[in-house]
This record gives sequence, C-alpha cells and structure tokens, in this order.
Amino acid sequence: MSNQGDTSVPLLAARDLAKTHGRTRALSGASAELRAGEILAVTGTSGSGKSTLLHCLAGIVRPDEGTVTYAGERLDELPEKRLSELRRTEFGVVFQFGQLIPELTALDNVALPLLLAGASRTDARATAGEWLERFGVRGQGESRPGELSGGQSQRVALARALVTGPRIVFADEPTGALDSLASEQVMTALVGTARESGTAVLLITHDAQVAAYADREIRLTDGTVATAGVAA
Ligand SMILES: Nc1ncnc2c1ncn2[C@@H]1O[C@H](COP(=O)(O)OP(=O)(O)OP(=O)(O)O)[C@@H](O)[C@H]1O
Repeated sequence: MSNQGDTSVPLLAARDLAKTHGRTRALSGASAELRAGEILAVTGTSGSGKSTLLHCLAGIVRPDEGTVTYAGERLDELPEKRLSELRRTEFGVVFQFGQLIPELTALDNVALPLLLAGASRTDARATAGEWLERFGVRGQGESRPGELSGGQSQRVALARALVTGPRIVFADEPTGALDSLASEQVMTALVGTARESGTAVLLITHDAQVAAYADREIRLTDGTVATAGVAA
C-alpha cells in the first residue's frame, strides 16, 4: 500500500512511542505526524527526547512500544534489510556535524549515495556537481571535509542528503554549530530545495529563528509531545 500523492494521509506517523536507553526514559507516549512536503520543526529542552524521536521516525532505532508508519508500512516491524533500503532510497539524514566521510572529497561524498544506488561513477559525479552548485559549494568540490567551514560542510551534507531525491529529510540540529549568517544560508538552501522538490523535512532545532522556517512546530517535554501548532 502506498499513499504517494495523497496529502490527506500522513506520510509518516508515530503513535505512543516509548523508548528507554538504559535507565533513562527518552520517550514516553510520543505521537507525531509528518505530511508529504511538510516542514515540521521539533523543539524542546535538552534531553527532552528530540533525537530519539527522530531516530525512531527514521528507522534508525526501534521503539520499545508504539508504532511508526511510513507510507502504509510499519517501520517498527520491518526487517533490517528493508529498513536500510528505505533509509538509502527514501530518507535523507543530516546531523549537526561530523557526517561527511573525511577521506573523500566533497564531490565524492555527494556522489556516494548515487554510486550505492547503482549509478556509474561518471553520472554520479556529474549529478553530485549539480547539487554542489545548487547549494553554492561547487568551488569546494575537490576539498576534503576538514578543509571546509562549518556552513560549507552542512551545505555539502544537505546536498548528499537530497541527491537521491528522498521523500523525507531528517535534520538533527543542522545549524547547531553555525553562526547566524551561515545558519540562515543553510536553512534557505534546505527549505528552498525541499519546497521545490516536495520533500518533507523533520527538523530538530533549539533555535526559534530556525523553527520559524517550518510550516508547523511540535514541542517535546520529558519524552512526550507537549504542544502542536503553526510556527510563528
Ligand atoms: N544511547 C543512549 N544511551 C543512554 N542514554 C541516552 C542515549 N541516547 C539518549 N539518551 C538519553 O535519553 C534522553 C533523551 O535524549 P535525546 O538525545 O533524545 O534528547 P534531545 O532532546 O535530542 O537532547 P539534546 O537537545 O541535548 O540533543 C536524555 O536523557 C539522554 O541522556
């Protein structure tokens, strides 16, 4: 079953998630929905469970209780092989830092998901170059991650997350290590591309200015979704 194109049904839905790490209860009864093409900000104090929620929604971590449904499939019940296929083909992920492979150039970092999807090296590098261009970092294509500024790294990471045309990008504090100008550039690039391609974005942030880019905001408190509404 697929709900592709049907915006009345959430693309991704979590119901009553619970997750404990050791003795720490990170999520307790958290529910959230993401619609196709929607940009959703997840806010909340440190330790409120934001990253754990993102990991459960992206199929990186299995919840102890509750359900995660993506386009009609129960992610929490899928075998690891199908989950990793979904993560590779339908989801893109961006973290705060440290996600690029240090030994590869920026261009090869962006080309990698295409190579894994079966593209030839020439095609993958050509498409990767177009995505670097789109994010304003074409000139850094031959640089290695250690030679890039924080903002440049995040733009390369976004290009890598979006290059395969995912339906959802999960971004965990993508601007958390950036100054306000770099943060604005990264958010403008992310939101502009997501809107253009109809990609949904689940965005964790501490920053109200970043959350303001979203269509809607949910706030986590002690592992539960406390409020839901439209971002200011
Ligand atoms: N792998 C882990 N092992 C042990 N405890 C963990 C682990 N991951 C998260 N926790 C704990 O679970 C709780 C929720 O963590 P989580 O990272 O989801 O919160 P967060 O809202 O994203 O926090 P932050 O804003 O600081 O990143 C915290 O108390 C955290 O210390």
